[in-house]
Amino acid sequence: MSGVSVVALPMRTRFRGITTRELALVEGPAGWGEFCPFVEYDDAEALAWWRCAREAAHDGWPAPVRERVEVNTTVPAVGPEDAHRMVRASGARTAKVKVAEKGQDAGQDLARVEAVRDALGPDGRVRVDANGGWDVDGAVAAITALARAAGGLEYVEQPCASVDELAAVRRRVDVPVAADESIRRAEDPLRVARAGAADVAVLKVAPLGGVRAALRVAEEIGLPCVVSSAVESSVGLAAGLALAGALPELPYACGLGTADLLAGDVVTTPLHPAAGVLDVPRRPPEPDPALLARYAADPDTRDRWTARLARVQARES
Ligand SMILES: O=C(O)CCC(=O)c1ccccc1C(=O)O
Ligand SMILES: [Mg+2]
Repeated sequence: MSGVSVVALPMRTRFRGITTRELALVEGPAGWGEFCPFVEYDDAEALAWWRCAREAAHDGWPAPVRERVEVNTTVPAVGPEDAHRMVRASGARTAKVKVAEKGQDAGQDLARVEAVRDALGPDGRVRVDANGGWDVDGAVAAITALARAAGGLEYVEQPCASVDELAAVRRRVDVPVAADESIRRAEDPLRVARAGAADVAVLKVAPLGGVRAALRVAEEIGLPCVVSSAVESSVGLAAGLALAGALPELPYACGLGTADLLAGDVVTTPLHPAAGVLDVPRRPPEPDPALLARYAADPDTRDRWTARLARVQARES
């Protein structure tokens, strides 16, 4: 593995509490890989993210079964006017709306979801993601109100934190339940399926350890899958697209349109969806040296990431 480039990419709006996305890029014989565990994750949790980067850089990806993937636009916990504008600008026919954001109230969620429905029109699909922010009773009440405000919801992603709570919510609402954190942060990603806790599995390629590892989870979990990003640069998003391209079935739009959330990227042609569609790449795109220089992390950040990467790599051998 030759050089490591650490960048700090500016974001257009705050998302998951961050306005800058830090990540490391590594080059290997098969191309470039992205190592981008969230800053608060420990080394044990970061290991799968390294395996994903190493697969891209060293092994390459399995052949895809489709050439294009439909994607959703992702609406952060912004006000209704911004939400409306973002959905219109995206050209997507499916929108995922963040709800249950800390410090916000139910009225803000309802107004955001109503604005998104207005922007999409009656044929669009609206899904919401609570990131585990509700308890069971709160989820049932919120989902019922949001489904009414949205004129129907495609699914609700991770309404509560635990698998048992997801199962309880799923028994009490008509809206399908999707599991995200209960798969990508779980000791046992298959428990959601055994517990009858989800209708849909959200798969993120980096926390699951790469395209091949995520394909195995998809096969074993036996649920329809949605591939979603971790707000990677276009190098990391390409790995998610490789997974979406290789899944035997892909019945939903994928959450891989998140290059639109970045105000800067590392490649000259970032993976911005056109009319809600992205092409499946055969290999990762090449970062542009001028962009790596423009978004290079400050020395402290760079040293933190190179040390973290070295520690995580050392866990493998
Ligand atoms: O799925 C999408 O539409 C975009 C990706 C996304 O929402 C996300 C991105 C980074 C971290 C967590 C999440 C999430 O799905 O909760
Ligand atoms: Mg989610």
